[in-house]
Amino acid sequence: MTRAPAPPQPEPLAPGEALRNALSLIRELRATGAGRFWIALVLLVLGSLTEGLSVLLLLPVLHLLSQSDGGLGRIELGQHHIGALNLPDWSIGLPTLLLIFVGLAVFQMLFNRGKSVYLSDVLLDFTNRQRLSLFRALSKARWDRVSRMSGAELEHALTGEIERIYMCAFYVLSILQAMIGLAIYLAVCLAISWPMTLITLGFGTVALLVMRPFRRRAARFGHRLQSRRMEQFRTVADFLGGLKSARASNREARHLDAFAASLDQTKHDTREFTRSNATGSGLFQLSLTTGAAAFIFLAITWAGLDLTRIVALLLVAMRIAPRFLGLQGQAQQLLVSLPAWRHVRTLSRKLTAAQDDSAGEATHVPPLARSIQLQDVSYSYEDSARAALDGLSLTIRAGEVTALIGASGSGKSTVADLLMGLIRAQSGTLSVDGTVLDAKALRGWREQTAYVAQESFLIHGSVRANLEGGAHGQLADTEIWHALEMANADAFVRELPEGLETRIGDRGVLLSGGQRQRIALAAAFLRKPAFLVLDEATSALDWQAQDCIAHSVKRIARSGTTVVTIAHRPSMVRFADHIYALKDGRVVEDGRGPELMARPDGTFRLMLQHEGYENVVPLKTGESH
Ligand SMILES: Nc1ncnc2c1ncn2[C@@H]1O[C@H](COP(=O)(O)OP(=O)(O)OP(=O)(O)O)[C@@H](O)[C@H]1O
Repeated sequence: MTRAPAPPQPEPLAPGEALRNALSLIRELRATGAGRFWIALVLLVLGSLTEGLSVLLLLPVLHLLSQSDGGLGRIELGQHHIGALNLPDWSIGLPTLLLIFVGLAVFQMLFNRGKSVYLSDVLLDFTNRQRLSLFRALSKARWDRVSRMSGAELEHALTGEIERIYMCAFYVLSILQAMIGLAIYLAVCLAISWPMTLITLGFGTVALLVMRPFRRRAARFGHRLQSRRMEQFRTVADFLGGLKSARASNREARHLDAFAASLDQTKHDTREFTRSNATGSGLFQLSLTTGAAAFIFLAITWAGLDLTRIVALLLVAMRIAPRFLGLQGQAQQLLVSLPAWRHVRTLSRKLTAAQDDSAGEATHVPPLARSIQLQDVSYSYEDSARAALDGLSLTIRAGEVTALIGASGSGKSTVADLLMGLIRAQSGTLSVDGTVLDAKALRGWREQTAYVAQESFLIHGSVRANLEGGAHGQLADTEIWHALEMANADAFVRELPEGLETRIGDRGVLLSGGQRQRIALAAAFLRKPAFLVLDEATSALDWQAQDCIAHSVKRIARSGTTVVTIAHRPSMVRFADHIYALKDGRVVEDGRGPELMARPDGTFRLMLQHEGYENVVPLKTGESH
């Protein structure tokens, strides 16, 4: 079982980097929509400020009860001054007060419900935006880069990590809300007594500074958690990808052990973090309680405040302390999930930087009429010392079947990728009907191409859904059956329990390899492309089925589809109109079948001889084996 190289792991987030990442997240949140970030923030702040409002209203009620002789008297507040704050002179009856109390609770409930829904909408839109932008970047990135990336890493980024980004955004908003709330309460505190405000601020700041080691620990834990999750994703992907061969040689236990070990490590790390988190919160709470005690002591002995002010200050302090506590807790939680944001952002940037220059607006390419030409092309894969193609030229004539043959690694698939415009040669040109295709035209060109590979991709759906997936518009049953017949698939589809409506399992797992290939071929035929590439597309079929498909391919070519077939078996090559033999990225032989058969040591002749076709001349149109 092969394992894609693990992407290099970044370092845990340093404080400066964490701040930069949090700021970039805020920028992205703001970009979610006109003012929605600010509305969400205002709602959060209002929600937190009105949290205790109805409870606070109980104070005058209690005051009223203590003043009255048990009847429904009026509460007389009179004119009060708390520092620079002037409370209005008003009186209110108990029933009104209780009604206001209930009314406030109802308002609060409705407000909180609306706030939660709005916040969830903003966060979901933000996460979906990130998901779509990553998806878009992935679909527009150069094929040679994407094909080298680890599928598990991409899957992890698009699913698991995006969920954690939701939490990142939530914690960032919570921190901002706590900071704004804190500023408002400090302003109130300031109106009552500025020395006590400074003391409160000092206590809180010192407590936050003292807690720095706990935040660093959270950052380290977040980093470890990120690596472990990635590891688990890869283990599961490897296990599922190679399930059959693993089970065939009793190697599933190894995957299980690796998975269990990773889960154990995650559990161990999480327990450590929870312990550290709880210790941190406990210490923080303790320091705030000590601070409150010192606060009262100083307020009475040093600042000499009267009781009304002390009570007012304490009420405000009771709202300030949880905010400091919340800031610490939210910062820790943010640091745990922030590596997911960093990873998705880095990945998105990497993919955007590797954007295919044909990814923009497409230029229309007129339907293929005469030929596709590669002229003197050279191509080297990234980090590869050897050129995959080296000054190669060839011409694919429209309406013909052209075969590419050659030893493994000679460059056949690379030629196919160039012909389809999936990759661009470092030098040389690709032209269609004499026009050299630039980046924009390459995209337009791909409107006319279709590709069937050895490992065909089928969706988890019915045969019909798989066939209709690649076609333009609705298909009539007669058309579908005709394509199935051409792909030599009609007989087995008829025998399926529900015919066309039979579900074929995840990636067509309920079909045999050869049946999967034939469904993929039928789907390609239905698409009616101008240019069709078959890259070992019938490798899982027996020779009779291959011969049958060879004739269909020939018919398709005659009806206007230009076909390139790549195969190691003669049955999918010998019917071709023109054959190119490749070696080390160059064309070493080309011509019509009979011409090549006449060359005693030619690649084509050797290929046919090796497979027992020694005395068989290449097929002419309409011939069968
Ligand atoms: N994604 C890649 N990254 C690096 N090198 C690659 C990549 N794909 C192919 N190569 C190299 O390029 C050369 C040509 O490969 P290519 O797949 O075109 O050969 P091929 O003739 O189609 O082989 P096969 O018959 O085995 O499919 C080989 O040396 C191969 O190792």
